[in-house]
Amino acid sequence: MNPGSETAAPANAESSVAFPPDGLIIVPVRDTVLLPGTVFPIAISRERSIAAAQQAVREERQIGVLMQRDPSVAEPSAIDLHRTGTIANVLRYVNAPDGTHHLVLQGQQRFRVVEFVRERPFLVARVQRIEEPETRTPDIEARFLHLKQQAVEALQLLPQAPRELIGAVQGITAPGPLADLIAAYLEISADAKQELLETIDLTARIDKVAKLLAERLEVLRLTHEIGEQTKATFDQRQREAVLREQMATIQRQLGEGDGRAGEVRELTEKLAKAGMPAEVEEQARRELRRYERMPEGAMEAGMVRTYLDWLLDLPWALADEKPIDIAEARKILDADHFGLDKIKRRIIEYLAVRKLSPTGKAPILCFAGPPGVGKTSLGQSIARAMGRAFVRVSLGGVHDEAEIRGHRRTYVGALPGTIIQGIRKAGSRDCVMMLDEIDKMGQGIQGDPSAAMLEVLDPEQNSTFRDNYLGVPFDLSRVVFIATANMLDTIKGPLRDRMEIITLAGYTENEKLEIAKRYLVKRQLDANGLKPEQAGIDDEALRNIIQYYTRESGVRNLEREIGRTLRSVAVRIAEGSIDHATVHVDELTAILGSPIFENEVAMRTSVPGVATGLAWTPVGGDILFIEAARSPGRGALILTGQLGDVMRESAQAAMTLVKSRAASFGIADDLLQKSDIHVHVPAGATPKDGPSAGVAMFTALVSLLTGRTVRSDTAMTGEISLRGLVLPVGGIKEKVIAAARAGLTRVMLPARNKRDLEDIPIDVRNHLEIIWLERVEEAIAAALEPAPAPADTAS
Ligand SMILES: Nc1ncnc2c1ncn2[C@@H]1O[C@H](COP(=O)(O)OP(=O)(O)OP(=O)(O)O)[C@@H](O)[C@H]1O
Repeated sequence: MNPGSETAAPANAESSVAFPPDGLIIVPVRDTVLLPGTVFPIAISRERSIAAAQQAVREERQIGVLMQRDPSVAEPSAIDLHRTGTIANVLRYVNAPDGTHHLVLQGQQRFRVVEFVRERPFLVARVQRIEEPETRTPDIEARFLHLKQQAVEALQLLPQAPRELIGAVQGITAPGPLADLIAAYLEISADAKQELLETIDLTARIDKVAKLLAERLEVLRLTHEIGEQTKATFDQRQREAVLREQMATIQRQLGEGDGRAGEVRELTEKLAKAGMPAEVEEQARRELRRYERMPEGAMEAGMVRTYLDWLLDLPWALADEKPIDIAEARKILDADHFGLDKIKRRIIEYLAVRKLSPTGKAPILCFAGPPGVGKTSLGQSIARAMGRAFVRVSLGGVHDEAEIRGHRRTYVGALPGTIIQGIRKAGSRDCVMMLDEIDKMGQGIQGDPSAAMLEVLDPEQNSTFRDNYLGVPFDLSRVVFIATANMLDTIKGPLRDRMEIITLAGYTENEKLEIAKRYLVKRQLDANGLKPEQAGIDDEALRNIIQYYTRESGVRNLEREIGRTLRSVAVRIAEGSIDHATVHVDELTAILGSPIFENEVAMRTSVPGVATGLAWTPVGGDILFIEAARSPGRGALILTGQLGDVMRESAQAAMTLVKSRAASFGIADDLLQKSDIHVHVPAGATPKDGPSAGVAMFTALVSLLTGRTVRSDTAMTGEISLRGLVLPVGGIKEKVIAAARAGLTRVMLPARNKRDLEDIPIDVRNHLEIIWLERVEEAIAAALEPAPAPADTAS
């Protein structure tokens, strides 16, 4: 990395780290609290923090800032950190010539740690974002106005406070952000700030800040009185400005650089070449003249210069569009991706339509599916096929319109929004822009970002897209937008209507094997400096990695494990102990450790009362265990595991059904009356809902009460009715693939889902026995092992 540079992609970065969908990179800090809505520079020196910052910058992720409880701890681990912190955008990452690393952070939102998921190479936590409370009672309103008044008075008494700050404070319309902004500027201890960060309730927060501010105001008023008396000495800043101006003149006369004049000349030349529309050019010239006249060292000069840089760096001019070569595009798509035939066909159609009508209204494609199934890489291939630059803009966690559209220049630390930033990064106005995680865009108190997105995507409006920071229109009509999403139901109606959804469901074991053989192994050989003749992994070993070391719909972890395996060969070659090697299955444990997902189902279902269900999640299908246990009691039903209302009701229905059929399963009446039944669905941190676990709940209950275990090779899904019918459910394809992935060989599905059979990939169908259920009794007959003799009804 070039010292002294600002960078977006550090060269010495480590390989990617996997995150849970709500995972956040954590940077611990000492004695500092970053509050939402403020911009704050921090210096980082710890190895983990640097790795964290670099990963965040490289992947354009947000980070979570958490303060250490004790600043003297050198390598804080999870227990040394406060649990509440602030999610921040990294505005800038600077690696200074003296080797120090600095981050400029913009606090976005409070969060609470749910759990830390890893400590190395840096801390990653699953977090819960905390929304600002939105209630505005007259009581809160009154406190808010009072606080604002106090703040403006305090700022007026502070000679060094930037004028913009007063404007910023006056412009704030919500109490929470105001309290946070004031707290950030108050000289109070970090612990006091942490306390404010942890105070979510608006009234309490405003009161605390108002009290602190009142104390400060008192001191300021006194200082001001004293200051008035000694005003003569107070014009220090003016003197400095004059001296600086003189110094610049002297430097010019000594021939040591020609100060602003040279800079302005350079900017003027750049402006002439920028190819701006007339209105924009006029604005740029106006700002340039203003800049020229500003005294050296004036604070505003820096801001105007940054603005000019933005205007001049944007790709206003349009290069000639290269015609799309459809045959070549097909080749590129095939070369980059295995399978996905339907999707490739749709992309080719899309490209063909664009070729015939380059400026016509094309639909916006949205790739929806679990992580690691190739959404991003399909986007990259489309860009390659069209001969265009590719840029990713992450919309995950964006909940403020200003993040899309930029902040007005009057704000401290204002910048253009993500769209214009993306355009600058792409360096071309006819790029392919991937709008990542469009489903994770939230709505905050500061305007609705999806309304701004609608404008970006609307061909009628996007030729004059107005970013608040730029203040001039920018033509986005030539950008090819592609969106990605994990979960479709959180995308707002109008936004969803504008897009054509293309679903990627996840890969079967055989598809993964092919992808690994044809793409991932080659890519990882390259990445680790190995030649194909030096190292390889045989098919059986690859299959083993897929089955026992990863459980995912996509291939991201698979690629990482392949990388790890090949690196172990690279080490042996580098040491000189061998010159080539093919990794076999029996070496995997030595390289990757013991299998992670072996025989989980068999282990869990070895006692009566546990059934294997199938769930649909935004990251693909997954298996889930329904556990039932019995204790002496009076017939109560206890439900735990963060179940939603529908799932609770379905458990109650299952219980009623068991009671009504107790005799036919040989369950003694008094057993039910004298027992409390507890149904638990583990993985408690993930909320679960939906009716589709009905059959599994029923089966788990019957298994518990009859003492017959559930077969460990069988998974099930289906809703139940009180009359014992099995009703159809959604997500059959994903669920069945998940069952196969977990090594199960039988699945029980609602008979009324037979029409979904053709969606299930043929190689999965061939390996699974499918049992179609009309009634719940059939589930019991097919899933429970015979009763042990003599009948034992203990839980
Ligand atoms: N069908 C495929 N053929 C070849 N490689 C694939 C295929 N599907 C995925 N990959 C590879 O898997 C890796 C992960 O894919 P990618 O980053 O595109 O996933 P994604 O769906 O965009 O995930 P996320 O939602 O997490 O961003 C990439 O290296 C990609 O090239």
